[in-house]
Amino acid sequence: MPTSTLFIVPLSFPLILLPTGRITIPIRATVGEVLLQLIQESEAQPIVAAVPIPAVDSASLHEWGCAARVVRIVRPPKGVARDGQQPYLLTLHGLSRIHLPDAEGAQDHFEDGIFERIVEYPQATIPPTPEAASTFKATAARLLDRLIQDSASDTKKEFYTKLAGMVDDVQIQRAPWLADLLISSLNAEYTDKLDFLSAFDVNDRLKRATEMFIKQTSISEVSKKIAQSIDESLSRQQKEFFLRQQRAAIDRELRSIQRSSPSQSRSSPSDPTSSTGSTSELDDDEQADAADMADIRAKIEAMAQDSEERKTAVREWRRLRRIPAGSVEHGVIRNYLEWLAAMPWPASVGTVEADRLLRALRDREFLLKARKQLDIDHYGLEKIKKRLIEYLAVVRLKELQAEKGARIAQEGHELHKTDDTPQLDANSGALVKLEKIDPTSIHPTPPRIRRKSTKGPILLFVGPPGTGKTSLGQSIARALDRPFQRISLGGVRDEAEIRGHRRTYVASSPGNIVQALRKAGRPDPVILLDEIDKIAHNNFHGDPAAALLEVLDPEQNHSFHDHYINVPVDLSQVLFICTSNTLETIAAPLLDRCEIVHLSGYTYNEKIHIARRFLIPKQLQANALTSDHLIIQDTALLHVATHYTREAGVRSLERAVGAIIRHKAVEWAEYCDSINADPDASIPATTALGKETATKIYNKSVEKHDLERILGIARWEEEEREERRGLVYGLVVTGMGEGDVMPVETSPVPEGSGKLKLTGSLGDVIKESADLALDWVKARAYDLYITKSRSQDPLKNPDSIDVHLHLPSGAVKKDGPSAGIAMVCAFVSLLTGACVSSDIAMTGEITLRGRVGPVGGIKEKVLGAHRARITKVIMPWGNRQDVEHDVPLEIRQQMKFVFVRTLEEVLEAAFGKRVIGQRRSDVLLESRL
Ligand SMILES: Nc1ncnc2c1ncn2[C@@H]1O[C@H](COP(=O)(O)OP(=O)(O)OP(=O)(O)O)[C@@H](O)[C@H]1O
Repeated sequence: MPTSTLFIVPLSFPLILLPTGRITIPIRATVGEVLLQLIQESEAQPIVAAVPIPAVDSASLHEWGCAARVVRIVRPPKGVARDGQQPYLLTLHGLSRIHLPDAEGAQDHFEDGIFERIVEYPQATIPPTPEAASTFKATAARLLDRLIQDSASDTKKEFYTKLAGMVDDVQIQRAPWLADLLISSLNAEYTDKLDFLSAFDVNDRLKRATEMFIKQTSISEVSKKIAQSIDESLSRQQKEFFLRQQRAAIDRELRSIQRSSPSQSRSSPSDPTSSTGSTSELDDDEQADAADMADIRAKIEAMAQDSEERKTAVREWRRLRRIPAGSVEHGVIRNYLEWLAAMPWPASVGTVEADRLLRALRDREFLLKARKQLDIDHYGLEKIKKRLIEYLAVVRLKELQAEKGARIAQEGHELHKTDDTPQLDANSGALVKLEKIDPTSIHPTPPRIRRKSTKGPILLFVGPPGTGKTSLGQSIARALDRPFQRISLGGVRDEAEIRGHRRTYVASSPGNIVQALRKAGRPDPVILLDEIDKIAHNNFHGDPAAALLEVLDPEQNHSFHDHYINVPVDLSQVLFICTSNTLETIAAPLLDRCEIVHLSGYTYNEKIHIARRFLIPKQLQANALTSDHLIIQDTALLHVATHYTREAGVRSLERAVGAIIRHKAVEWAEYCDSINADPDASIPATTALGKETATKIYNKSVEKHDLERILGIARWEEEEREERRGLVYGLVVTGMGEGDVMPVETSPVPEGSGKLKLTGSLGDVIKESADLALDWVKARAYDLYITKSRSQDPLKNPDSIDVHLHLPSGAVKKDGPSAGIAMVCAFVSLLTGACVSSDIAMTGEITLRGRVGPVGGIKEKVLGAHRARITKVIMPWGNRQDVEHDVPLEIRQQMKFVFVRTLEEVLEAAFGKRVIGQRRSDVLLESRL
């Protein structure tokens, strides 16, 4: 047997090199340097013996190894290898098997890394038999086939195909060589490979290779089977899920059939579902769940193709299917999908449905019916109703125009699908265009042409509480036959209340705009934004007012962004109506988008009518009585309006009426009990049913004198307005938008220095008005006979005093210029001693020249004065129009209005002709230039 002395390179566990194989291993620097030296010394590439160490803890080398050519040694970069720790890389190419006669004895040198040994080259004497070679080829081919089928990557597939080709072509003598090549290229167990290395006999080698191939094939078949069975079990679960759903749907159908024909179901005891007896809806968990999911799915499928909402819903639906049912994430996604599916997406409204939505508007009697509806719901408010009819007419025109536009676009789309080639008409012989629809261009669901947004004006009802702002909104919705939703914005501080929370928050939900839209169930409801003046502005919770701006802006609201829904929501078809008590706290940009409709309040007469026609019937019904049980006399109603409720609207009146009716309900019930009668019966007469057996009597008429017994002592007793020196009554509009009378009190403070003291929570403007008024009076003191010479100061002569001006209700902030003329009169009264009648009230702004300028809130102020039983109102000449247009005729007939241009005219109207002296000759004549 040939021998040779070779350097031994030990291969640490589990490395192995077979003939034909190639390996790269790290080696110590010392070993590397020895081998490099060897390369330099020898002419050809040196040969070494790569011998495996058979186990991790083995102290000896394996008996068999592989003679290998040194292909390459890589030295690490210089700086890195300074300490000699960094390994060199050695690449070897396996040539032939070698036998180590004294493998055991090598262990002394083992640690040094490299050493020389005598190795033997065993020679095979018998050539490979054809049988061994053909079995080898067959098993190799089978294994390679399997590997080609199973491998996922293309490069691997290519590699195995190449090997398979070699197996096909190999000759018998070369079969052992191919066995080496295949075993070193394929995955196999280390021990098997080690065993294979020792097989120097070629037939033995082929046999062992065959065994290894069979083993590998069965391993790969088994793993494939396992993978398949896992797949099958998964799809079985899915199958089970679908079957369960189907079963739930079938059960549901059967139950609904049974419910609709109970007699039939009772007569079929063989039916398994009927034998279950009474099923509670609480037992239906799984089925209800499946039904919900089916419902969501159907809604998603009904969404418009290519719409943003559909894409998002489909994506989330797929995510939902991947997530286990019990998980938190599952709940979150499902909740989101429920919201998404329940939203009325404008693009998803079908043509039939859209047609239904527009039915009310197409009605030729729409405006007539709308007017009727407004009259049914509200008394009076003529001007407002007229304005609303105009508004509804515009909404109708715009909607119908938008619908027509959409229809034309749809027809255009249809036409697009027709064949355009002119055809020969058989009868006339002329070229005509046949409207032939190309079947290939038909969509499964034709894209819906969206109605353009209508961008109608946004109404803003402004007025005191209880004047019917909310109920007018409801009437509009009824007239348009659309759902009505009310969103109360009072105290909304957090932007999230408008825009919703992001889905990442625990228990997040959409904002109230989206909630209202979902509740409405239609893309075009009437949404009433109540009390927009009470919404908070920029704070650390965001800016709700800014979010509202986006909602109301027709340019932006076709793609409103709600944080939760996270898909643009089209609000362009929603009719927004806002209400507010005052305009002062509404941001200018918000006001800019609205069309303001003022509701100022009702006269007593109107209130009595409203109570008779609306409030009493409503309260009677609410308290289970009828008009047979109760009559509230007009005098009593008026007394309630004047003495128990003093408000611009009718809300407190409604409450008081409710209290009266409830009181009478108790009386009626007690009476019925006492005579053993049915409380449901009506009583025929207005007088008491004074039966002898009855312990109580019942009087169905409510008179003025009954009120104290029912409602307690009146809150507003007869006004104790006084006629006093220095006291004058002005007119104001409160923060609630109500008009009222406000006393302007002045009094002299002795031992003063001619100063003005102001109290009563006054703002800057009203303080300036007071200064202006006093300065005017001081300047005119001589003309008004207050002082004896022009140079005298009325506050220092004859005595030196201060003047104190106070506006009562000190806790309420007051501001504005309209108390100017009342202050002038109060100062004149104080300094002259003349009094202004307590039946007179006044309002008007003054200038330093003594002119009287117009003021706002005339209707409210006049109504407030009327409520306070003022008989004469002094107001600026510039406000005549307002009185004529806004103040009801009955009030104009009951009160006297004096319109003034100058303060001299004010004094004459307030104190009476010539009560306040005027030194005529000295009156300043105004320039007429
Ligand atoms: N002109 C009217 N005719 C009939 N009923 C009326 C009229 N005005 C108000 N009402 C009734 O008064 C009650 C209060 O009205 P509503 O709630 O609309 O007031 P509001 O102006 O919205 O008040 P707030 O500013 O407090 O919201 C309702 O029951 C309403 O029907």
